[in-house]
Amino acid sequence: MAGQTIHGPGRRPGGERAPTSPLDTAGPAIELDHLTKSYGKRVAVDDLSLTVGRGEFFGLLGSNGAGKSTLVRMLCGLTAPASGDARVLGMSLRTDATAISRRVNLSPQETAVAANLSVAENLELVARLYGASRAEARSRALDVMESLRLGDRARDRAKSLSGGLERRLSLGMALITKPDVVFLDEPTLGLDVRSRRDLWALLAGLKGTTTVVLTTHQLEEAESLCDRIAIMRDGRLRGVGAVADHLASTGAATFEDAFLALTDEEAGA
Ligand SMILES: Nc1ncnc2c1ncn2[C@@H]1O[C@H](COP(=O)(O)OP(=O)(O)OP(=O)(O)O)[C@@H](O)[C@H]1O
Repeated sequence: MAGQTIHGPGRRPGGERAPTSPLDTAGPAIELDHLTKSYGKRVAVDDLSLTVGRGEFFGLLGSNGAGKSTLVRMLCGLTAPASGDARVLGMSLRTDATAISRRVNLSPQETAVAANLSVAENLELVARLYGASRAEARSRALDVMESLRLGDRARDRAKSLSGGLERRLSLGMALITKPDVVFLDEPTLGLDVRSRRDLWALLAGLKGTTTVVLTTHQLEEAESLCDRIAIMRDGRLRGVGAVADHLASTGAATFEDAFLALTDEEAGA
């Protein structure tokens, strides 16, 4: 998935979220309904229907070019579907894309931190862009730095951070907007084993509180974090379920074998 920038939806009074529809606090986090997107003749996302529950940690896996990035871009309201629809927090991508973009956030593969700003300034800047007052932004930054164990680096410029700490900051910049759904794109790419495990532990802490859609090529990462995993190939859904479901449906002994079976060119064609 290509790197993307965190998008700011503009100011909201007090920086607080306001329910936008009666469905807002109930029902699934995401419901795809025959969602389709093409680029010219190439169908990048092909007739996807699936549901992600509130608070679910949901994995999105697939070979290169499977359509994961395109799907995430649509669900963030960054690009419009060609046909079908999805409801995110009860709101339609077709009619409420702007409202959706205020309630979700994306932690991109290539971190979007400002190298010359400090850790605290990066966090406060994002909170302010999302409409928080100066005091609220400061308070949220303190909370995020504490939960992501960045407090002792608050005044350090982002460019002085190690890869692992920069990834944590990037995650913090997504979480500081208090999104109801957060999309994480390869959050531990390029990290050493210890930093990766460290970040996994922090990500596991989101379980049940925030709906997370994790895109990754690291099968172990999806296995260890995700409640359910969707596996895509050529824009199509090849399987969705817990790791045990994928093992059962393919008869494979390992998740890697199950993934290979489900993404095989012949399978599901
Ligand atoms: N802006 C675009 N213009 C034309 N084709 C595109 C565009 N974006 C994506 N595609 C094509 O759509 C298909 C799906 O691409 P997408 O980036 O969504 O896949 P992905 O699963 O995120 O891949 P990767 O794992 O390699 O990042 C690919 O065939 C890709 O070449």
